[in-house]
Amino acid sequence: MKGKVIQGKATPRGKYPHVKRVGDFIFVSGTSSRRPDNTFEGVEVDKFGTTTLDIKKQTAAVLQNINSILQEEGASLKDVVDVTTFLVNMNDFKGYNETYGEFFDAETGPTRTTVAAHQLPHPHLLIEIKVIAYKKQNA
Ligand SMILES: O=C(O)C/C=C/C(=O)C(=O)O
Repeated sequence: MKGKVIQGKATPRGKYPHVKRVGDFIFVSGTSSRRPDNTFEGVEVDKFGTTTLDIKKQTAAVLQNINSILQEEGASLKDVVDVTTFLVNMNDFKGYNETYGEFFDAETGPTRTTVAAHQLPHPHLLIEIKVIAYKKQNA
């Protein structure tokens, strides 16, 4: 059961893989909107240092990042069976929830749990998501 650190994706910030397959189940580590160059989708800082954080852009980028990680295991967001979301502020729930609904629906989509976390590993992060997917090996 070897985990994969995927070249070309945002490097994990510690000693853990992006993804680990265990039989037909695929576990994806907590993922943010961080780009491979360590900048963030959904973050704008103007010349005065004023920072604008966009929950919708961050949510979409997180889910797209997870999709591309799953592709390394021959899977996609369609195969996700469970989602855990960490928001820094529940006031972002509405924007997060709206964008989430562009990716999943209740009938075919995964189970989901959303919690507020005091902080995430970078002050610009509003959201982090981890998922479990199910995709038969060699299918
Ligand atoms: O990779 C990121 O940008 C944010 C996620 C980090 C973690 O979940 C972690 O370091 O454990």
